[in-house]
Amino acid sequence: MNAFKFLDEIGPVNTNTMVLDKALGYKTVEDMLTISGNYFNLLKYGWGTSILYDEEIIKDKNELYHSYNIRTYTGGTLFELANKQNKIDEYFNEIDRLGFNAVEISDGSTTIDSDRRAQLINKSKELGFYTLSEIGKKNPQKDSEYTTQQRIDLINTDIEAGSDMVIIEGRESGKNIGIYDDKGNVKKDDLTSIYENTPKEKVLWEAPQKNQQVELILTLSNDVNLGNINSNEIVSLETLRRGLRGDTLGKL
Ligand SMILES: O=C(O)[C@H](CS(=O)(=O)O)OP(=O)(O)O
Repeated sequence: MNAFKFLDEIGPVNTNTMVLDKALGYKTVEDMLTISGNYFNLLKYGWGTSILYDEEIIKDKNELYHSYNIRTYTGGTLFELANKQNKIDEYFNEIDRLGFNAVEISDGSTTIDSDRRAQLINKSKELGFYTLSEIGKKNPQKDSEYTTQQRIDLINTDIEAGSDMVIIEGRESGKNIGIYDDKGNVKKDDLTSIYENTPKEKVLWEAPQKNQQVELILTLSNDVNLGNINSNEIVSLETLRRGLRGDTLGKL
């Protein structure tokens, strides 16, 4: 039983929280899950990091994450690399063999036309993977060329194509990209336009910085889907969601 349960007025929040695994060892994951495994449900092995690990470590970590009902997938960058090299079938076989149960379809660093994107979402679904897709470009200049309306249209198109969850790119930095200005502040008008014109349960906002998590929780709600959470800050985020930290206490 949790300590101080009598003070937890809000309790567990039914939501999606995606954590970034940049290079966590098996024992670190084991330890991390003991303390925070109940507070997230999606885990991304960042960008191409998976290529640098022994496959047995990946299989073991995937099993461990799944034992806490946490879905695992590789960064969109690795998927884009496979697509660029025309090795999508090999990519799907490999992630299946290694025990990943989710996929991220993105075109943040490369170009994928809309038909191909829809086909890839379909294929991922047909193969039985929980399918996330991501909107946005990693290069801030290119990303800024999207209008808010275009982002809204892209989100809704992906959902129509079968995407289970659409991620709004925020990168690991959370600056000068998507809904964030160059200081990492939330561009509120963009945020609310996207929120009001897309299904909230299917949109996940990458929000690596605490100020962004607070702003999204206070502006949208404490069950807003959030991602690119640092593995050291999972419990901290959960306290924000439950009003157990000054930033949100009494404001939810
Ligand atoms: O993991 C990735 O491939 C990247 C990480 S970042 O944008 O370089 O921080 O994120 P993704 O959202 O999967 O494209």
